[in-house]
Amino acid sequence: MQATVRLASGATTCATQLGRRRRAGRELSSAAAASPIVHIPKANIYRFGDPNGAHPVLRDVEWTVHEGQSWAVVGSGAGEKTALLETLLGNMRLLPPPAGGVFPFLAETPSTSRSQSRPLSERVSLVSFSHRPRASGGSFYDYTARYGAVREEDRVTLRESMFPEESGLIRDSLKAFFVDKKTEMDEARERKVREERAMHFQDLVKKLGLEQFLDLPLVALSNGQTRRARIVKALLDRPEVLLLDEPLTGLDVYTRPTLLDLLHSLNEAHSPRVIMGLRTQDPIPVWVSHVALVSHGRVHAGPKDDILAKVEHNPSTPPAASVTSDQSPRQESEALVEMQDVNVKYHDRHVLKDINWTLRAGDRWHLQGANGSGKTTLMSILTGDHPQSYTQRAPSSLHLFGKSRRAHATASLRTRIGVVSPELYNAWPRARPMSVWEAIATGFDGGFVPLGPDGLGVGLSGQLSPEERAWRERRVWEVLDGLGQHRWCADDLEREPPAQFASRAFAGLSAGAQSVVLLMRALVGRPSVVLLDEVWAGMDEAMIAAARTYLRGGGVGAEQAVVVISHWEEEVPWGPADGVRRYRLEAGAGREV
Ligand SMILES: Nc1ncnc2c1ncn2[C@@H]1O[C@H](COP(=O)(O)OP(=O)(O)OP(=O)(O)O)[C@@H](O)[C@H]1O
Repeated sequence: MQATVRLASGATTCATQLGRRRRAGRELSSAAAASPIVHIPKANIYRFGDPNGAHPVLRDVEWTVHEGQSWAVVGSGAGEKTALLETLLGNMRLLPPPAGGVFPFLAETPSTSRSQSRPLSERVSLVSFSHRPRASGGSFYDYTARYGAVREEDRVTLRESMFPEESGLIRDSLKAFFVDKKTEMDEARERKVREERAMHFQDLVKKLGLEQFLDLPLVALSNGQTRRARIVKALLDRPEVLLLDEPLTGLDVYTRPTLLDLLHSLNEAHSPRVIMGLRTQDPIPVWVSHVALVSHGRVHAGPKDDILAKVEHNPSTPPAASVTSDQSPRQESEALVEMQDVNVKYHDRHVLKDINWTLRAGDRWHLQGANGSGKTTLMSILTGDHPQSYTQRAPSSLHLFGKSRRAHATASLRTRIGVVSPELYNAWPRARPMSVWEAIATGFDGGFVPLGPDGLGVGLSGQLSPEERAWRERRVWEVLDGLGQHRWCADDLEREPPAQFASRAFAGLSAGAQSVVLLMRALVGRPSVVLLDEVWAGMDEAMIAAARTYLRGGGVGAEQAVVVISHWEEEVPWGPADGVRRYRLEAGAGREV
């Protein structure tokens, strides 16, 4: 069985621990002869640009990674875990700086002739799957573009993006691999390298099940497909150390073992060495021998069983919001969404096939399905963002809130459907100064920029009545009270009252806090339908605990329908006893299971 940090103390027998410890000891003594890969003897870790006297992000860090070990960095706070991984990229400041460098082995004894010519920064790669704003300069971009006709600038296919030399886009790109020899490289050698790289590419693409998507435009790939593609792209650059932050996030249950097996074999071959960042709730693969557990500003590093046995993982969670409501779904309550034989096709790709699904007030659904099975597409039909939501003709039909989808303006649907999704998170306009209050309040009208006095929006008519304004203001305070920073910040000194948190700059918050604020935005208008797609991504454990308590305790009411999209059953805030139903998509076809 795979371990998780939470299960650790009770789940391991003494006999197993002894065996593992001996094994770890043996590994260490043989590995100790060589220089370590990573070596941080004892240092505080700061962000670059922090003023003198600032608190370190991590203190007294002692961490050494030897050849032959398999490490996972496990963190309860997304920020801290990522900070440790970023340190390995040279993006954080170590005080005192380690004498031999953080990567003594890579720095001192390059393992191949090619690596001698490569800067250290190219020999270590980080692929992060915890939320990250896209490289759009922080401006909003239209993430719904993927659902329609693909624009010319978005036409680059997966193959062209990952392997331009094969697709003929960039004939010379290989030369980048031989910076110092580019003019001397003879044709035969170039051909051989090209062939090797092509084989490596084909092998990786096959192992990660991406063959059939190679000629699709990048924007058309599902989240899980994109994540797998990013791993292939990183591996093609042949780093010597590959850091993968939350590689399991967003991956379906079928793909997880395949990816973990691949990472295991790569790490065994040291090509590259793989260090994974995992959330505390993620299972730790059996082949991981060592863990660096990052918690409350400290790093506990060592053999996996020792760390899991030693560390009582018990984040102090502040008191939960005392909201109550009737959660029991009503029988045959109002139908909010009715889909009959709904179809979505792109040329010959039939992505959704004859979907029949009704959402009623009070329903709690878990929408399931493998990567690429059509979950996001189904949600975009439901929100009206998908152009094919308009074009369902008899016998197909799509009714929202009692009327045909064509009878609704998309703007009015946005006020009735609250959404949290990775696409929305990534597209959020962070370049624009926006306070937490303003970000939350955009949820009333479903827009992305603050409108109207106090950012409370302008409603569909363009002006709010005094009653509507007062209700909106009250609702912002309610969600701030239920989900504000004081609900999940464990540090007494840093905890802020709702008013102070409300005035913070949204873009300056940690990734997890931004996710919580976007959840508040989805809930603030009490929309009839709430769609929670990968809602916990980026949040730390205390945030997740606070949000679950809030959602279960009345954050959504009996008159609202909720759809949770997740590959993990345990991520759904409601269980079978609460009447949760499951709708599963398999290759585009759907059924209740
Ligand atoms: N514009 C398009 N053209 C062709 N195929 C597309 C287009 N948009 C999406 N697809 C395909 O539709 C399928 C469903 O994608 P969707 O994003 O809905 O999957 P998903 O179930 O949400 O996956 P994940 O769990 O990975 O997020 C995928 O195979 C995707 O490649």
